[in-house]
Amino acid sequence: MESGSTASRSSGDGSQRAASEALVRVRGLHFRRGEQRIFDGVDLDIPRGLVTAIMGPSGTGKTTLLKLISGQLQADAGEIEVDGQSIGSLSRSELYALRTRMGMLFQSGALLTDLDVFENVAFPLREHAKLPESVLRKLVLIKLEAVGLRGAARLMPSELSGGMARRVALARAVALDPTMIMYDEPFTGQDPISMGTLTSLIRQLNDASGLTSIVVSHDVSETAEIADHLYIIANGQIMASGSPREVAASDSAWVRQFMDGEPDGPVHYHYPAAPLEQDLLHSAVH
Ligand SMILES: Nc1ncnc2c1ncn2[C@@H]1O[C@H](COP(=O)(O)OP(=O)(O)OP(=O)(O)O)[C@@H](O)[C@H]1O
Repeated sequence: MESGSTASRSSGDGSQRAASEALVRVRGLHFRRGEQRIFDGVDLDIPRGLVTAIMGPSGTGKTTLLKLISGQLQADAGEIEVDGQSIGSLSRSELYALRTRMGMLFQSGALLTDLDVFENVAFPLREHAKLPESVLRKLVLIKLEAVGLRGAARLMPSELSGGMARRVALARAVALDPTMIMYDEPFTGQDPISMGTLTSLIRQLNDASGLTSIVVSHDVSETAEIADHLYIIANGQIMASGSPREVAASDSAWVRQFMDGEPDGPVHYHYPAAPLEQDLLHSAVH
């Protein structure tokens, strides 16, 4: 296994900056799901103020990594630090406080269907910040303006296109002015125009608000377009890291397979299973 095939390890300032100005530091991360080893000694840094993409084939643990960083799952071994705080040693209330500084836009992060757009964005502010109604209104309208949907404030979620709904969810995710925002597959199911809008919004929000962004995706071209730094995860390890240009120039077979979208190569896409013939010859599926 080419576990040392890190594209940028010796090259340039990208990884050095990552190491010195990391908002998230992951060291020696191990995590299993039953018999399945998801992470087997992962080290990575998420640099402050930049957009970092976590990429890799389906099922390699990208969403799991976000859940570990946000403390929704506990590592089996290793350390995860967010803004100098070790996630594993935080009390429930400390973790809750830290989470309010992490915006999340997960695939499943649907809008509340019985609240209009305005109230969906106002929701985290009403939950976590006691603000006078006039201040809350201004904040919500500013967030909606940032995603180009101030005019849609009184629409219900059922009246929005898929792309608009995702932008409202984005406004909601940044309502509390988080330090960091995590996007899980933000481009899934979007047409090319919505995709372009989302890509530029992610970049703009990051740069205008001094955010740190983590984007989990397997859309290679969109993600490479906005990311300052990429990590490619496969088989429980970091297979490559560096700027999109550095990763694209990698001659590792693993990285080539992924970046070029080749169906077969060193990374196997099949979940472990008995041979197909064996399964087909048995009438019952266990
Ligand atoms: N709740 C769960 N219980 C048991 N196993 C799980 C659970 N959630 C995920 N897994 C397993 O953990 C592995 C990693 O899942 P994860 O969702 O993190 O992958 P991913 O890289 O985000 O995949 P995708 O790109 O397809 O979204 C998968 O093999 C999956 O089967």
